[in-house]
Amino acid sequence: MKIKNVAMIGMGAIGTVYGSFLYKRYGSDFAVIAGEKRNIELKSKGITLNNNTLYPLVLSPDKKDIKYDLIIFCVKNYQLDKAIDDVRNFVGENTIILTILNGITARDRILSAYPDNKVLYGLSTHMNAVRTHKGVFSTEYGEIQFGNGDNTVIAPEVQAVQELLNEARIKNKVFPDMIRAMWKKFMLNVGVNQVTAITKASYEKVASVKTNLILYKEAMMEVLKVAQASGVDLREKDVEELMASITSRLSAKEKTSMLQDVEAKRKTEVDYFSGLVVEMGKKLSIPTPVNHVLYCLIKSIEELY
Ligand SMILES: NC(=O)C1=CN([C@@H]2O[C@H](COP(=O)(O)OP(=O)(O)OC[C@H]3O[C@@H](n4cnc5c(N)ncnc54)[C@H](OP(=O)(O)O)[C@@H]3O)[C@@H](O)[C@H]2O)C=CC1
Ligand SMILES: CC(C)(CO)C(=O)C(=O)O
Repeated sequence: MKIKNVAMIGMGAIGTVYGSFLYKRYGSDFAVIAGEKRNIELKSKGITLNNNTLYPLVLSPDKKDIKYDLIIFCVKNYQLDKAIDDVRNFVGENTIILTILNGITARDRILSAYPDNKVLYGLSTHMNAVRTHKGVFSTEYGEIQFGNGDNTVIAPEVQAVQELLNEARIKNKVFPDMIRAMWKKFMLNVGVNQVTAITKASYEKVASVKTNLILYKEAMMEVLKVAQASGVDLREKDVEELMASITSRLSAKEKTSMLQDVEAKRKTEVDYFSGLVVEMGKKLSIPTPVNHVLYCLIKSIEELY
């Protein structure tokens, strides 16, 4: 199985980074799917990474004569339903779909819309993309971790995506247990993204303010309990590892995507972080007071924009 063409939806921070790599390798076999205003803007302004502007092919969702071997989702969680509809004309029977959204629900939401396709789990880690009105700036392009839930035997679709990412020079990794990898990243985001969205702390501040660290750990411990009660292989030592690595993950001055959203007065993904933890906690009878407070605070911040 060889992927010959690839499309992407969502040319924001991470979409611009990975889209630039894919365009440089695949040229006109790489397309961006975007409708209406976004389509016009992308055609006229292109995508800009670190002051370098590229003009990939931009296709409107109503175009009907081309199918893609791989479609990658890079929108925010609250934009996913519309994006799922917008790619419909480009999905053929052999199309592989990859999501690199944060959170743990995007892959299953896509799969329920495209039940006959291979829909892979995925995430992007160690990425420090910042979206500004002059384009996206990034010094660390991170790594895409992806695959089926169980990759102890690598499936042909996973191998094909890995070959494509390698050819485009996008760092990537396939974990044997992708569900564990997704939840581990989710646990990190529930801790650090939410706490920084409220305290406005850059990475150096998260690590140096003791009370930040307390909240960060307590929010993650609630994820751990919910995960374990759901049969997911997360461990207390994962919490310890994430706590220890927070200072070394990204450079000191950088900010989480949720803090960037709050600073730009954009809607956040809180419903898919603490919102989901609280909802799952209720179903499993696991108390999640820290996430409840984080949820209410972030919702309040959004309402007060
Ligand atoms: N930023 C980061 O460093 C990281 C982000 N992530 C995760 O990756 C995902 C994407 O984040 P990020 O790149 O920061 O988000 P952004 O908000 O920067 O980008 C999302 C992009 O998708 C576009 N979009 C939304 N809906 C559609 C649609 N229907 N058709 C075409 N384009 C659409 C948006 O356009 P518009 O602006 O017009 O709405 C925007 O350009 C999130 O789940 C995030 O949590 C993961 C790791 C790191
Ligand atoms: C891991 C981290 C914090 C940076 O890649 C992230 O996922 C985000 O900012 O959303």
